[in-house]
Amino acid sequence: MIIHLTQRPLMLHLVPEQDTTPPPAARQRHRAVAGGAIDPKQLLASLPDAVRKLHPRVMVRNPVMFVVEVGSVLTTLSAVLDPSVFTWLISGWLWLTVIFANLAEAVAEGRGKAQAETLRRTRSTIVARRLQTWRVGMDRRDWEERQVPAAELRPHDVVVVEAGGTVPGDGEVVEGVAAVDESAITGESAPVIRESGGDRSGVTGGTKVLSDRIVVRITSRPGHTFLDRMIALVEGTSRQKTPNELALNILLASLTVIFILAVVSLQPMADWAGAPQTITVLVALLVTLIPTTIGALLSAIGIAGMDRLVQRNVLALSGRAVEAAGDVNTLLLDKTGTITLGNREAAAFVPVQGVPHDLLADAAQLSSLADETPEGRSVVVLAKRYGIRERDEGELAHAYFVPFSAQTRMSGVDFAWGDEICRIRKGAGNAVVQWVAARGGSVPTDARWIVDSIAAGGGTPLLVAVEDRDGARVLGAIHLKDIVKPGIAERFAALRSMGIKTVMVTGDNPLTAKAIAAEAGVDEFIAEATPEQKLARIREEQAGGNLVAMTGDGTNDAPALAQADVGVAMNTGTSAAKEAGNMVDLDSSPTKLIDIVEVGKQLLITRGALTTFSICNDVAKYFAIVPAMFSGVTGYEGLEKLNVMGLHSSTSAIASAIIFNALVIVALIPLALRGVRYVPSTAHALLRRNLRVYGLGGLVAPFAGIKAIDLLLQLVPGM
Ligand SMILES: Nc1ncnc2c1ncn2[C@@H]1O[C@H](COP(=O)(O)OP(=O)(O)OP(=O)(O)O)[C@@H](O)[C@H]1O
Ligand SMILES: [K+]
Ligand SMILES: [Mg+2]
Repeated sequence: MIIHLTQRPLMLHLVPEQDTTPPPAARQRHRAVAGGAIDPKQLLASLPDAVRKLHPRVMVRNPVMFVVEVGSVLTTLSAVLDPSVFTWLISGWLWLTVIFANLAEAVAEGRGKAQAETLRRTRSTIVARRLQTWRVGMDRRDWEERQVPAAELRPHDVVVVEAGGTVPGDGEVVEGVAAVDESAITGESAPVIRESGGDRSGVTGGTKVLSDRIVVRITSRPGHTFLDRMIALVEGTSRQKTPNELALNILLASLTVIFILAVVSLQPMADWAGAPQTITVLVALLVTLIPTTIGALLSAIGIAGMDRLVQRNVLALSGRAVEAAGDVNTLLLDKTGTITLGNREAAAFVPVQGVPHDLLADAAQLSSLADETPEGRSVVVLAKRYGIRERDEGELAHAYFVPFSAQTRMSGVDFAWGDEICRIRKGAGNAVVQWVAARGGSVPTDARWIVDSIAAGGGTPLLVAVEDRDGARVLGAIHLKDIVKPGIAERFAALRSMGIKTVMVTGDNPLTAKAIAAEAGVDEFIAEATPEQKLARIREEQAGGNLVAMTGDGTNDAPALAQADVGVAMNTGTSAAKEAGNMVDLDSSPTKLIDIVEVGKQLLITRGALTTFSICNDVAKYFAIVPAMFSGVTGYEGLEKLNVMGLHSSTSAIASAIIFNALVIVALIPLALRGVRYVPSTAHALLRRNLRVYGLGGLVAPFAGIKAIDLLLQLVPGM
């Protein structure tokens, strides 16, 4: 057992902690990329990618646009065999239709590329100082240091990082405490504290250590670091279709098949009527009928949704979670580190009657010597102020340390001298009371009063007890202080107005929980919750038909984060929490769910609105193409009535419909990327509004658009 009494340097306490509002630097970054408008340069830059995506292997993933591509090939062939202005015009615009669809996706992906490039540069330059061998001397243990490229680090490797150095990989701080600049990852310029033990032990590769020295045990495999995942995410390479997206794709593919059958069976009819149609016209008819608008924009909408989350400093590792976020109705949060700053420190020793201060301080310190949690270290620091001296290793040779666990809620030490044994424990009030009672000891009446008064003020009381030849007894309490993150109550109120219930689940005692719950303004709280109970509460909510989000930072939150529909891990948290959740909030803001829900809703609404628009605007094109196909055919004069737009000629009518069909995709790229604005309202009102705007708009727009294009095409000779 190494006893390493790291004293927290005082300057660290002056470093500002994360606030719930993003700092100016991060906000600026958001603004820089968040603007919905795309500039033409972006379109141009994405053009090569759009052309590359024409490869059938890529296209086949999008059935609707794949059909258009096959149509483009067919019409090009017939244009070669039977050249005319009309056939070349149609085949040219069909290719453009496919390219525009690819362009939408390429532009959506391109937005993350620059960010990915910066992240790559960070990653490639890191050299790790790996601790290789563990030489065990007489009474000394030592590591040998070797420099290796960060990309070679494996899980369980141990590295050292000193002030000025870059953390070479994701891992846990196993020794020391440091101020870390995480701006490369979070865009946040204020440094944060990373320390061994508690819930702030996780460090991320690519961040910079500003002060002191930490020893880090690597937890990520090469190529699977947080930075790697972030790069894949902003580039969209790891993106998988969500269940909703798949369902919509199947619907679009089915519609496409139906229209292919309809168009194919049209030919014998037309033959019989004495008006056989060319391949070019049949393909043109098919392309206008199938839902090309949504087929072209669907993937871009999904990528843009993930991108909007990145802009709000949330890394969503699953698109399904983003969609689920749109419908969340319960949010569970843990207390320490999520609702509070998580900087729980010993503020005072409060002995029971008859016990001197320094006896309590000494016992508290002894029980904390090997307690690597921030709470434990802060007890050691406080004890020094009571004049308690440090123990050296020789004095502690017979000590057996009992580490803290969320199950026992206690930590401590056992000493043995010959046949005499002395045990010291500190921990949650009822855990220690039970421990004393089990040893036949008594709990003085003022112990309960001390514990309750600390808790009622929102502090966390830890009782300290000993067992020696005089029996087991409580000595007093340690007052741990933590602070509720600023501005949190208003944001919980905002969640309430969105119809989301907030529940705080904490391992802390009911009185402390009640005080913090009242201050933070959560709707409900559960105290003395074990990891299993956190998990059970989520299952219960889910069984009741609720979609549950969980926000947490600790290893004890990991099971709950994994079970929740939306599991948001704080970036300040442990790597276990970050692995378990499906989103990581780089700002570590407990109310980030507000943004996540907005983005989720916006994603669903945008997809719905553009699907409506797509299907409605195909109907109108029908009025342009069908009369054109049968114009001048005896027996079908009635169809001429459908030519309500009074289009110039049948060729120009068909070409206008195809050109309009292609242009509508380009016109809607900005909307697909920006997303339809989300105004909080009922699902019913939203649906009505969307049908009005996008349904009616979809019906009317083609009439005006096709007519305008037709007027221009009249001027082209040969049309
Ligand atoms: N180092 C420690 N030694 C002894 N007891 C501790 C120590 N740290 C915490 N405790 C006690 O154990 C209880 C449970 O701690 P745990 O970390 O499981 O939950 P928590 O962090 O308080 O709550 P949350 O789940 O909201 O983060 C604490 O409320 C405290 O009373
Ligand atoms: K179409
Ligand atoms: Mg916790």
